Amino acid sequence: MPETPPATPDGRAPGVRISGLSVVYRTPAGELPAVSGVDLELPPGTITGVVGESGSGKSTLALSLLNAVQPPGRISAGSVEIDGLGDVVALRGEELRRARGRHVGYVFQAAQNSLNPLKTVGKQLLDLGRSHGVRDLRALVREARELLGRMGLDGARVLDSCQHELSGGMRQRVGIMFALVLNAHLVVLDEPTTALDMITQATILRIVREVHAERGLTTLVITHDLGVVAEVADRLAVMYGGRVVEQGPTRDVLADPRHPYTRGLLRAVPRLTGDIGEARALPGRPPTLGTIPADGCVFRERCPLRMDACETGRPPAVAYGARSVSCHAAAENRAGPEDGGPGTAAGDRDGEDGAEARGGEEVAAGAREEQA
Ligand SMILES: Nc1ncnc2c1ncn2[C@@H]1O[C@H](COP(=O)(O)OP(=O)(O)OP(=O)(O)O)[C@@H](O)[C@H]1O
Repeated sequence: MPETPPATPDGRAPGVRISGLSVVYRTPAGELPAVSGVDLELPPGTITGVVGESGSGKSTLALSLLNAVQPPGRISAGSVEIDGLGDVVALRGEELRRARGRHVGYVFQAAQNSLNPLKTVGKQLLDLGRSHGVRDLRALVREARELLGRMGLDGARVLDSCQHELSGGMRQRVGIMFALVLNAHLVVLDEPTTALDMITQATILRIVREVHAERGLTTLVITHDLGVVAEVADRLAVMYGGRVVEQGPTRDVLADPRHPYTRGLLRAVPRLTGDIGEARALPGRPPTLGTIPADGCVFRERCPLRMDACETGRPPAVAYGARSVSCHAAAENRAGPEDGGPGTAAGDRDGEDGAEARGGEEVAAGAREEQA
């Protein structure tokens, strides 16, 4: 390890508590919310997956963990408490710069293309080290080589290479190395496997799991792919229109989805077995910033369980054991056959709901199979 980074008081993986977080972007129509009143906890040492269609606010939420939302965006409300750091929303200047990288490691979306094309990976590593005041740069290079080796790459060769000399999967691993090399204990991976072939994707996911366990990290994985969360995440948060509509242990959510959006997402996943036509795309399109309803439920336009309360009342998050679901219909226990959902919102596992349960297990099985 090059140097001891700021860590939690006891040196372990930090817990994260996101409370009432809202992020707005300035548009010609005024400031519009991309993330709205999100409450989410990342327990220390866990992998949390955030899933949702394009535009649901996943990347904006992830950037908020580093207080890195750029203009025309800004965090307009809420806090992000990270153990050992405090509320990052309140951090400024040098404190914030040091926190990024040293405390929170981040692999950006499209990391495959985020390297400087004109500099070798090794040169960029030294730049990173210098910008964070790392005194022992040799140790930093050793650590980088070791990490790359750990991920199945020839560390020395990769450090001598420029971006164009590396494949997509190699660049992704280089991105993960950069997120880990300063020994951050909180790691955010935004779409870590997008644009990779299945085999490379499975390798990257295995690496994420192994490095997470070995280093004792708290990890957040952003993805639109339920197979990815099924494969790596202990906990799952489903986002729609800037809100978290369902969250809980991944197994529970996939085996027994309570929110109609989660059910729709699961149904849209093609199964490994059976008729490909069984995968039913979610009808309609997700809202854009300009079309997210200001009041009521954000999902109502596409929801088979829409009712009067959804027009005006924002559904509160209701706890079902370790799960939390924001849906008037789920809260009213009225998920009926028209949605193919459970007879009760409180755990009826018969009938169609059983079919959803199988669906969730198959997503996990599918991801495992891909990895084999
Ligand atoms: N710089 C920006 N200016 C204006 N609107 C933005 C900006 N960045 C994001 N948005 C809008 O904020 C909303 C959330 O975007 P975000 O990228 O966080 O979603 P996402 O779920 O990560 O989507 P994707 O998977 O496509 O990246 C979208 O409607 C998007 O168009």
